[in-house]
Amino acid sequence: MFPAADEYGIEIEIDESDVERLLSVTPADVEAAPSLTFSRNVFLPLTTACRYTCTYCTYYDVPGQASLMSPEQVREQLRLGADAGCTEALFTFGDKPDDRYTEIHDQLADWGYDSIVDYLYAMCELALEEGLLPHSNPGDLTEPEFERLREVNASMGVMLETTADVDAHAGNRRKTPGQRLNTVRAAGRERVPFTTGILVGIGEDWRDRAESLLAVRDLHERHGHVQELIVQNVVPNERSDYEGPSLETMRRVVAMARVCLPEEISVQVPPNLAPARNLLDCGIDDLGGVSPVTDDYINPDYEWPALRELHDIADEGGVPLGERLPVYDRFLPESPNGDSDWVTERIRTALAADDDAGRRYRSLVGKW
Ligand SMILES: O=c1nc2n(C[C@H](O)[C@H](O)[C@H](O)CO)c3cc(O)ccc3cc-2c(=O)[nH]1
Ligand SMILES: C[C@H]1O[C@@H](n2cnc3c(N)ncnc32)[C@H](O)[C@@H]1O
Ligand code: MET
Ligand code: SF4
Repeated sequence: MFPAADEYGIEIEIDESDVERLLSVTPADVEAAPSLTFSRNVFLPLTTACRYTCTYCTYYDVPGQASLMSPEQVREQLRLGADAGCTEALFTFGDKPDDRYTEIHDQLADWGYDSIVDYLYAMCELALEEGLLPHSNPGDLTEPEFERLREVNASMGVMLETTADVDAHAGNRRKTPGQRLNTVRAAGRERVPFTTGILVGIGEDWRDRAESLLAVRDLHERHGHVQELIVQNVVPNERSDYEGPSLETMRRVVAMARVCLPEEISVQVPPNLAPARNLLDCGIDDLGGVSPVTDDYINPDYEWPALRELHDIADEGGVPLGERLPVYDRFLPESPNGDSDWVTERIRTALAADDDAGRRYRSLVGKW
């Protein structure tokens, strides 16, 4: 039994022999992937207010500065993205800001929204209207929240971070491994194509990394919803001086992820934070969302590489680079090996639309 999951009634069995096997993995045990993919996105940081205060994060605002992007600002950003040929509207922001900040709650109420989830829903509708497919990562969510948001999202995500109780998540309001696992399970139960990941270098040890990966595998075996696993290295910033894992550590964790997870789950590293070109032979096959128009608002000191650089990375590994949608092909009934009950009518309508956006989406289905 896995103690972090117990409090939520999640029964994750971790076999000691699986942990031992992962602990012995080296990059020599994996083969390079045959191709490398990415998604072209526009980033919409709806609010920097957050109920948590993760010590590695510079994104969250201290009380007194809490604010929200207005619907007009969201629309403006969406148009920039659509004009630049993006297909993904990435909504990532502070966790349940309205729980902690009355000013956020009041602003939302003023605009006619009950909660941040309610507002996110409306902004996803706006994205669909502007010709972009929403991928939302608003942090921890419950099953009813996923049930609602899945209607207007092509895919969603939350980083598990780690199954270990690390000091980086200390404080009385904090991320807990149990709640993160509960979020990943809730997404599966609601049949949401899902992105998760581990954050490397926040105080977890090798066993914790192996257990985190095995926990993701276990939840995926039950629900089939995980499309990709991000191996994200923590990076230093002006608020914290996390050193970040060494290249050797990243190589070993990526190889572990590749060995642990079934083939249908992509292994992603963010090319603005991680040394992607030195990780190709460890099994990565995806570079995640890359934006031609917006910063990585979570790590603004780390610029997105241009498309040219992504091609260089792929060339170096001798593999083709391909653009994909925020939702992977196997969840789309339109693709040859696709399944039908993952994406909702709203998303399927957007994919089938007889307009520029619809054509752009369809040109990326069934290729990678
Ligand atoms: O620009 C970023 N994109 C992040 N993304 C975006 C991601 O790379 C793409 O949206 C997905 O690959 C879908 O295309 C996340 C998505 C998730 O679902 C969960 C976590 C992340 C983390 C980041 C991140 O730190 N920075
Ligand atoms: C959206 C995701 O961004 C990640 N995140 C937050 N702060 C940092 C940092 N300093 N370095 C790398 N990743 C970070 C967390 O994993 C979060 O879940
Ligand atoms: C800016 S962090 C991304 C979303 C959410 N706050 C989380 O940590 O999961
Ligand atoms: S990582 Fe996400 S949950 Fe943690 S403080 Fe930053 S915004 Fe909040």
